[in-house]
Amino acid sequence: MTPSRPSCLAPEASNSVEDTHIKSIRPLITPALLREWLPAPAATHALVAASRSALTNVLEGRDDRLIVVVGPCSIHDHAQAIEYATRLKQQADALAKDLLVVMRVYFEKPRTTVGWKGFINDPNMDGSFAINDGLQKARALLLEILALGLPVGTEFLDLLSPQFISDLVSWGAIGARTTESQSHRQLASGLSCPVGFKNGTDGGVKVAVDAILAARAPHAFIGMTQMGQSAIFETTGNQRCHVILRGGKQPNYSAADVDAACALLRKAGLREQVMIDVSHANSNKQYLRQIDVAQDVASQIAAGDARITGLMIESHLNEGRQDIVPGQPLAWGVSVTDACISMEQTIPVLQQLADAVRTRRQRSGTQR
Ligand SMILES: O=C[C@H](O)[C@H](O)COP(=O)(O)O
Ligand SMILES: C=C(OP(=O)(O)O)C(=O)O
Repeated sequence: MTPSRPSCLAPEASNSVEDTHIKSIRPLITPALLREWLPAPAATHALVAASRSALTNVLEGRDDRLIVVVGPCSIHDHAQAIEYATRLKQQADALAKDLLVVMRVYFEKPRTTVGWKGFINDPNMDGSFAINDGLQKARALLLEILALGLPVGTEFLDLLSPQFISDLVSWGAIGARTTESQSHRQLASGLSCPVGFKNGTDGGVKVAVDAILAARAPHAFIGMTQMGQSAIFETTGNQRCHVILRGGKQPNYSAADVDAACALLRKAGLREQVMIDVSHANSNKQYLRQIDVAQDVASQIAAGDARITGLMIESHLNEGRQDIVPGQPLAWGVSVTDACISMEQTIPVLQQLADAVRTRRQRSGTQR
């Protein structure tokens, strides 16, 4: 389906002052072409629409479940992602009265300095940057996960890639390194799904609150159409944005941290609610700490805190992480970016969160 990679085209400049750092320019497929190759069935779009509404109901207080965005730090293999999704779907169904489970399907990795930038940028993980293949593989995977009945969440990092896949995404994240970026806030203002903004890498929550205010407003910016033409996009603003606490210089998942974040939201005139990422700086990048952090958050929920509307977990088939070593095979189901807890370790965490939601519901005297 995907044409083999053409040889590199030369840089375009006919003068000596441009393209001085451009090695090559290669053709990119258009979003419309990819969608013609891999169209979304009506039932798939119906699932995306229904899950976005369900997420909105939680974010707006009409549904007392907990949103749980759970899955690998990054996707690097189709079959492993499908095995994970199949197993997660069983848990999502079993706990659906209490948890709204969204699979974390992250294709684009923001790096602190350099490193593998994800399945879209370099699907072969060998520096060949077969981005056309990466886009096709990403879309194909999303279609297959949705066909299992599981909604999907992803980080939007590249500003043009959403055109290729955003019809298949129920929830989006803007990462800690881009929450302060005007371009990403503008992008979020035009996205059709709810969007979570991470706090900054230094732990600053105000940038995420500012991001919500920016994304709620209308914007005009330069983008790319389905047919691959540059165009001016005017947005109406996205009212379904929220903060994600991911820690910074120190963790920020405690009840006092939730109070502090909510005070900032209140001051900004925004709904007091947070999603807590139990990984990243909240786990001090010790993947097993995620289990303890989730337990602490579950206690806050069980104690009645209705401001905690979501939780994020980095989880893969198997625990830990591995380096990408050229020429060496990778272990099955182990993260190639941040270390993850295993599916076996994830299941009790999900059950504990569901218990906490039931306790919170009993405390508030409502029934589901
Ligand atoms: O979630 C993944 C990582 O924390 C993020 O992409 C940064 O990774 P790095 O510090 O290894 O580059
Ligand atoms: C990169 C991620 O997180 P953060 O932006 O919080 O570092 C992530 O969730 O994959």
